[in-house]
Amino acid sequence: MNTINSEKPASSDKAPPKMPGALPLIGHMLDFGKNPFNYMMKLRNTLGEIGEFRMFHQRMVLMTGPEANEAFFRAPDTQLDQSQAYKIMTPIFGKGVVFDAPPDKKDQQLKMLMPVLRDKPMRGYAQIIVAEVEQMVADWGDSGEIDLLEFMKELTIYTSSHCLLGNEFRYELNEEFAKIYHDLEKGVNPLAFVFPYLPLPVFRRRDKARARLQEMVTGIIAKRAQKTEKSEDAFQLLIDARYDDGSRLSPHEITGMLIGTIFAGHHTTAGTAAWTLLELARRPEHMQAVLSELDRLFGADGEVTFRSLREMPLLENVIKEVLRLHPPLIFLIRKVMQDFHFKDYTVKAGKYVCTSPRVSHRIEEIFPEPEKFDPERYTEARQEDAKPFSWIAFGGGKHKCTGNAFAMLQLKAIIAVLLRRYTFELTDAKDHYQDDFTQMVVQPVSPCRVRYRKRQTMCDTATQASEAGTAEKTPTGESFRIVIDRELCQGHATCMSEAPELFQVDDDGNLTVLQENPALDLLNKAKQAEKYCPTQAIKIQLK
Ligand code: HEM
Repeated sequence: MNTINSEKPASSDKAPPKMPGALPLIGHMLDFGKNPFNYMMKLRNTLGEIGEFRMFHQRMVLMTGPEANEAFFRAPDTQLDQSQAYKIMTPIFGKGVVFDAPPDKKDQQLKMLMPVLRDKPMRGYAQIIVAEVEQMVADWGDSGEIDLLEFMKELTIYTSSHCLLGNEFRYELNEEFAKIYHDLEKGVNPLAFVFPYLPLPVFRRRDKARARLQEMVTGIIAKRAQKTEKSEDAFQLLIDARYDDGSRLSPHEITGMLIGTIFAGHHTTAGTAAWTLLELARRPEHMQAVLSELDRLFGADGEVTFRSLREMPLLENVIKEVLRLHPPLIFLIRKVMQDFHFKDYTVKAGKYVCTSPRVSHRIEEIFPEPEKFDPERYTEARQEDAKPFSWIAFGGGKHKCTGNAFAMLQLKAIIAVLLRRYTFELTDAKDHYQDDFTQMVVQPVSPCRVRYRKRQTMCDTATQASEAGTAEKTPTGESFRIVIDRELCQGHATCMSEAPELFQVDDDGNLTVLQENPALDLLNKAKQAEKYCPTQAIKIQLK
């Protein structure tokens, strides 16, 4: 018998086991509210893969582990309804848009987002993201301190608004959009579950912002209709999209789908990007491995391109491991519309079921030593995530994150551009950097400060070497010197290297060799730099 077929009546009709310790009226609210992750972990350790708890009068059933996750994600919408969990977003996304639309319309709208967040447009997005990161760090100088989370939040709103909303919003309407977005974000308030349109200033500002955004979207649709040249952003793809009956999306729907997509991807991506740098900064050996991968790739190509972003297995595994340990969505909820069966248990209609990526990612039998940061888990040899529905940071089944490829592209581009230019160190003790479970989207606790320092370029290294006046020997015994034409050199990143690891020049100009075969490495790096230097500022002189 298939024990995880949610539609098949189970052999027994047992209710899921209940968590002890419910208080009158509020149930387990206090424990859960204190730290939802700890509470869910406790539930799994006490009751196993399925167990019930209570939030006020509402009965919730937590399901964790691959089999329970599979039953959760594979259940049809008519049985486990996702929309109820997102009701709080209706005033922002709009009535009749995505989670507020009838099931068939919702499916069609979500389907329209697929080509927007995958396939062809990704090449263009890669260029935009790289340019946005470069612009953000353009005035960073040689070293400094930043709040990493704040930086990532600002950066990812630029990248996603640029890729999804397009040039008009990014360049002409940027300031107004920032204000609108701020008012919409403030409108995401738990009160909206119960009284979404209460006449509170925060809800009034939210509704005004939504109306103004739709006005702007309508204006741009009209302007674009006059142009012969077509834009290539998500906005345009939605303008051109059609329902099955051939009708178009209305400006109200386009506005809701665009802002919904930006909301879905903003804090999730910003938090993950911040955690990726924090985890690497905590672990020099992993940082070094990622830097080597980046240097190997960009030594051959120079630019962070769509193609090079697809060739980063190590960085990709690091990000997967970050998402295993710090999934920004720690629980996903559905309302039970028809009785739902899992193994011997039946969850009655009217209850809620939820699953937890964060708890599921810490199951010892699937991910040995679950608290250990170990990107090797995902290599060919180990494939610890191979069991379906074991690694679920992006959800699973029909409602799996539509933006996962876009998110990965964005994360890799951000980390690659930053690490090619800068190294990062934590300013506080390692255990200061924790997850903040008070937020709906879990991110590192604020403030989240790091110190950055510019990485030396080949040009810097070579300048030091030539200033030190020291000639090195090639493997065949000739002396060589690297010469930089300072007028030509513009400090491009194409010749980036971890040169300080190779040799150091002290205050008196003495060169100390730090590696076993330094001349060969230096010569190879210098040759690369000579080849790829866009202004031909680097020359190797053989003597
Ligand atoms: C690290 C970044 C991200 C994570 C961890 C993440 C995670 C998730 C998860 C767990 C779900 C499933 C929710 C559920 O089952 O109730 C989801 C859905 C979704 N995500 Fe993401 N997401 C990320 C980034 C993005 C981005 C960048 C976008 C778009 C630009 C996006 C768009 C969506 C959409 C449209 C859905 C709804 C899919 C559906 O219901 O059919 N996400 N995401």
